[in-house]
Amino acid sequence: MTLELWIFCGVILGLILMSALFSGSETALTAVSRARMHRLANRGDGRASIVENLIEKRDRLIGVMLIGNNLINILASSLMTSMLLDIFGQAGVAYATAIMTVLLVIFAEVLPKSWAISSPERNSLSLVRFAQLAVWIFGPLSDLVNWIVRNILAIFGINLAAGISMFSAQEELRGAVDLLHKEGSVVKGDRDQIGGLLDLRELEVYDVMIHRTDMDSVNADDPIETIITEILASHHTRIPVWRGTNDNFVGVVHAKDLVRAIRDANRDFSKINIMKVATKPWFVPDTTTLQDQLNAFLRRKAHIAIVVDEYGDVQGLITLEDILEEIVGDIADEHDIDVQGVRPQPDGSILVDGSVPIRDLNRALDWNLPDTEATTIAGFVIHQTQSIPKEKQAYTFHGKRFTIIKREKNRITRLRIRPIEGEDKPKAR
Ligand SMILES: Nc1ncnc2c1ncn2[C@@H]1O[C@H](COP(=O)(O)OP(=O)(O)OP(=O)(O)O)[C@@H](O)[C@H]1O
Ligand SMILES: [Mg+2]
Repeated sequence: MTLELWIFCGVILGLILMSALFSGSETALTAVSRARMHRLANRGDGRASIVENLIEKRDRLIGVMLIGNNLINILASSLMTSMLLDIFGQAGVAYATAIMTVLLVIFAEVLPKSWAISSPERNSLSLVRFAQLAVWIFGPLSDLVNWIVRNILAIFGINLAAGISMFSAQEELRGAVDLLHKEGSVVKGDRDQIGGLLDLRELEVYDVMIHRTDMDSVNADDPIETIITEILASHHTRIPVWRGTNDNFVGVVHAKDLVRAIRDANRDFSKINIMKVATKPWFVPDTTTLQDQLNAFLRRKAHIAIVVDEYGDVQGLITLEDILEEIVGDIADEHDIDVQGVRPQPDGSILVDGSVPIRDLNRALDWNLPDTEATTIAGFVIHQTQSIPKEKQAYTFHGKRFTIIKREKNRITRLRIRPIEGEDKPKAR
């Protein structure tokens, strides 16, 4: 063999090695766990933070790896072909194709990819400098390629922007939890709790608050005996106080503070000034996320807040327990009334009060009725039918048969829901 041939072979080997680096990086970086990289980066690992940056723009990264890989593979094959053409004449094309296919598949594809996937974390950390350099060189080209592809698809009416949008980390986590549940390593209760935790960022105070019409409150200007009787009659510990109009809240009375005041008053109730017993109300916007509201409760060491809309009008109240219930499910205490309103029947159907929140129903029965358009099950039926159905009317949607049992004026107060055979399998939340 001449020196020239040796050089050719050396270059081709070098190119195959480079191609292997591209394939390996692509696999390692697409398989790596974002969460783990994030944790490492937070602990100060510089390479992990580069990995995090790279996989943030996943489309670009994959484009770069494909371009690099193809460029090198084609270059190596062309070199091999030209070398074998010199030696064997026209037959060299066939030899080159056969040899390069075998070499590339084994050494530039399967081997590096299998190696990369064996430990994506460790391998992406060791390949990250290479990947970073590749992105630096081919990044703009990859953007151009993506742009061309998107426009060609657009001509055929296919819109990539919507479909290809990457899963957010949150959806990924939710998917993982559902998957583990399916595999049996996470029980339903745990899945609900993890799902509930994730929901805290998406749900707003308005979604779980107690509506103003269901609030127990007292009028500051009523005689103190009336106030005491009302507070005793309430199942709740903290009672908002209003003055003038019943949406003008001026305080919140804690039953225990009231007991103390009664003792101090020494039987002379007229000495009690309810406004002195009450604490200042805390108003929060109805659009606060549950996550933020939970943090605010903990920071303020508060248990109850009055919910107002953007105009400052009172919408309802929310307590710490309402948020915790999103995670752990119903919390009942001694004085809570059983507001279930969901009664499974022996025939498999379920009687439901119209006021039951869709979320509670979904949680209790592991259903998956959409809760974006309406809050209560009555609201859901009205939204679906675009009318206020009469008693005995029945509808089928979302795999369930809804029969109206009772309607009072314009409200559906009770309905029967029957899962339709074959469609009532619990769905992932
Ligand atoms: N004054 C009130 N009027 C109507 N609903 C209330 C009132 N106070 C609390 N709730 C609701 O009662 C449920 C239980 O909340 P929470 O446990 O915080 O109150 P509580 O049982 O009265 O107080 P605690 O458990 O501290 O004695 C929650 O859904 C909450 O929104
Ligand atoms: Mg309670």
